Amino acid sequence: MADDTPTVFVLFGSTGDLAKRMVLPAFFELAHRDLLPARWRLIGNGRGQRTDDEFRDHVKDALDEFGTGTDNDTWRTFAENLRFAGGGFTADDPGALPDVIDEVRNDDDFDGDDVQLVHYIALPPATFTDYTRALGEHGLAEGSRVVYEKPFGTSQKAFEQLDAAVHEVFDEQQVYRIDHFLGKESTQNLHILRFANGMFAGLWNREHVEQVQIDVPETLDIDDRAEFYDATGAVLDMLVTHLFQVAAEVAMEPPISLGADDLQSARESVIAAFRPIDTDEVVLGQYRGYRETEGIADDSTTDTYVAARMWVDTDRWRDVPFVMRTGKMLGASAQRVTLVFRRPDDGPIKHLPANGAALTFDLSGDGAIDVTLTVKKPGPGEDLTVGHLELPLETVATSDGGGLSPYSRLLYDVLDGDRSLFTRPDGLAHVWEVAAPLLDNPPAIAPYEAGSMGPGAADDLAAPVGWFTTTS
Ligand SMILES: NC(=O)C1=CN([C@@H]2O[C@H](COP(=O)(O)OP(=O)(O)OC[C@H]3O[C@@H](n4cnc5c(N)ncnc54)[C@H](OP(=O)(O)O)[C@@H]3O)[C@@H](O)[C@H]2O)C=CC1
Ligand SMILES: O=C1O[C@H](COP(=O)(O)O)[C@@H](O)[C@H](O)[C@H]1O
Repeated sequence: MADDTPTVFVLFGSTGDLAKRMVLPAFFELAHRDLLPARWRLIGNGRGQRTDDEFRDHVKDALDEFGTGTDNDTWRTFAENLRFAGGGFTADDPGALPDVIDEVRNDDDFDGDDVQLVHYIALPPATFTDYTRALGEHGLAEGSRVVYEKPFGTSQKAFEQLDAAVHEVFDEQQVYRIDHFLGKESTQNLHILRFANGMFAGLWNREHVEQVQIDVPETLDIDDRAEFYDATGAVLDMLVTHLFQVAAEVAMEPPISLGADDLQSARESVIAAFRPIDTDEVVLGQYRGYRETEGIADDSTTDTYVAARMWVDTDRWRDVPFVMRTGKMLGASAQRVTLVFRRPDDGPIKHLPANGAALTFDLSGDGAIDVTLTVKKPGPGEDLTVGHLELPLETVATSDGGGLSPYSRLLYDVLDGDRSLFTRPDGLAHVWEVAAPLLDNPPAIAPYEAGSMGPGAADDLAAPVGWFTTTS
């Protein structure tokens, strides 16, 4: 652990879905990998009352179901560091939290030393402002770090209001807005591979790249969070959040360094160059059967699919389409970012196969990088074929335990005070400007069959490349 300051981590929403699926398992993974500060406590917060032991049981169940299990020595030490502070937390009534924090500060092993407070707001978004104000009101903001779950705003206006409320209480340097796609190993390789390998850095521009694709089809349904999904839809859930941030990772100009501020600044500032979306270049869809899902209105017009073509108005990317697609209940799952390279204009080979040169980042799981190349077909003659060089990132030698899941990586960075993989308000302000034409005036929703790859109209957006796969 780079920063070993004793740390008190307050998990608001500790009884909720995200906490059990992601945050608690991620925290445990850091403990298991010995990546937490030597002295730490995690205080779960909630509106109800639980004893510390009841909370420990809750965490144990979460780790057994969604983490790596608790049948190990890590769990025994981990459990001792868990506390619960119930009774909610509002500006008027802070419940038990301040007292529990004081008790922890005075524990023998903290011994009154300064502690780093980290607040993780894993609560429904409508509560973000109230909890922020309550942190200020009860003197828990000063010197602390605060992590906000997504979405950080759902429209330009909602974003501006939340941003103002947050900055009334916190300095920007204290704020960590999560977008877990930025914590994926392969997403980080978008800048590492590019800037560490001159051969790729030289290709990263309009002269060599014909099209950029960010393609995240999902076979997943929305049954277990119908209410959330119906109020959100694919544009807000995925496009203007994860896919835009990944697009910014591709599009960014070289930062001055890979230091936290420089990297964050390069990624977030290029969003200002994204051209506001033209709704003629967007296809929205909804799978047949969506409205029959329990909790979804019979006449719901929520988008479960979006494909969009976007443009980045910088000298590097002018006229290169950035094509994005994501949706639920599709025929395949993938998380691919592909730079499809132009064919050589002149040269001795006149008949090159389509899409014969590309660089693909597979963001799913442990991640992988795939280089598509046109090569000679083995055998007589000089026929050409397309082959792939694949580098699964799990096979890259490590001496310290390998990749971290995105939430673990981002939590580690919060504990380490590194904001490079978190979003910034200037970037988010531009996100809402770019998205405004689509949010204000969405095109009609096209139905699609579950198990298909979405509305056929979206294929035109990706022409002439088509939706790229590394198996074609
Ligand atoms: N779930 C997921 O897969 C993902 C969630 N997120 C984001 O994470 C955050 C949390 O999501 P999730 O865990 O699903 O949410 P939940 O609906 O499970 O809520 C989390 C906890 O917040 C408390 N809570 C609920 N409503 C209120 C309220 N009105 N006022 C105060 N506290 C309340 C409850 O705890 P108690 O009753 O103990 O007070 C609840 O257990 C959201 O911002 C969501 O957008 C992001 C990505 C994925
Ligand atoms: O934030 C979200 O991301 C998931 C996809 O993320 P991953 O963990 O599978 O990489 C998406 O399914 C979900 O709708 C969205 O809310």
